[in-house]
Amino acid sequence: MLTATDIHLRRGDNTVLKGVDFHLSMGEMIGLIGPNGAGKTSLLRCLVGLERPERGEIRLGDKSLAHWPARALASEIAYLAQSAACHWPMAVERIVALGRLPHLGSWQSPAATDVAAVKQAMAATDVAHLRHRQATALSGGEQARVQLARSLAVGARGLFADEPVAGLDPGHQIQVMELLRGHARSGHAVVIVLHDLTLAARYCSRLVLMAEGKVAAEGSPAEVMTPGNLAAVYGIAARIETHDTGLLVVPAGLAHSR
Ligand SMILES: Nc1ncnc2c1ncn2[C@@H]1O[C@H](COP(=O)(O)OP(=O)(O)OP(=O)(O)O)[C@@H](O)[C@H]1O
Repeated sequence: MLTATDIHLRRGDNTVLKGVDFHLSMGEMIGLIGPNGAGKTSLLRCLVGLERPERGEIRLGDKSLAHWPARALASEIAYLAQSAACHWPMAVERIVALGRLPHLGSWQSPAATDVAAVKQAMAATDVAHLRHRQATALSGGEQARVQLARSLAVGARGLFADEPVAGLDPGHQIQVMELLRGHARSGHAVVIVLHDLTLAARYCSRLVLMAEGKVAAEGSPAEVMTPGNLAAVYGIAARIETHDTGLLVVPAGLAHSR
């Protein structure tokens, strides 16, 4: 679905991406992991067309990302920004309905398909009971689920979400991860930035581990989630246990070399 080759990006005085290659196929759920400042958000912003790399190319389908008209791109790719709080005092239902804007012409009223997509996204993220509440008056975790509902309501082929489970309680974290995995398995492509290594290993079909603006490792969770990789990139000593639910990553302390 999407291929990025040799991406270099400068932000301010820093070169924050230094030759990143990335590919995403339909049906995949890729977990983008790595320490603070590794370049995960910068890469995600490039992949959705919000940053223009200095060098390298990103292709969506058979066209360079730069050649996609904005409206067509907005219905192909849904983006959920990091810490996406709700800033407008609007009802939850209206915020989720903003996800349908790429499908509507100027002054066009929502069709039955738009109403159904909004309803389905609210049910999937467990915010249907909040639909008449003002979004600014919700808790942080509730707001995060409303913003996820907005990005699901787009009905895009690709969903790119920056830390969608940050601030959620364990039950809602699992619910959102299962929802996103189901979304990928139903033929969509999903990329999520995560700091919870156990959730990343359990739910993602492939992991991309970033460090200092480069890809340090990529592959299946078992290939990437090794004590050596975690020590090299995060500076932690970690135990990796295999359970019937997947890998359990237990950070046991800082690596001795720190
Ligand atoms: N607007 C900016 N101007 C200059 N440098 C920036 C800007 N935004 C981010 N950076 C730098 O780019 C690098 C990568 O940042 P990025 O937000 O992509 O990291 P990240 O891996 O998503 O981190 P985190 O896990 O903390 O969210 C960091 O060194 C950061 O300081």
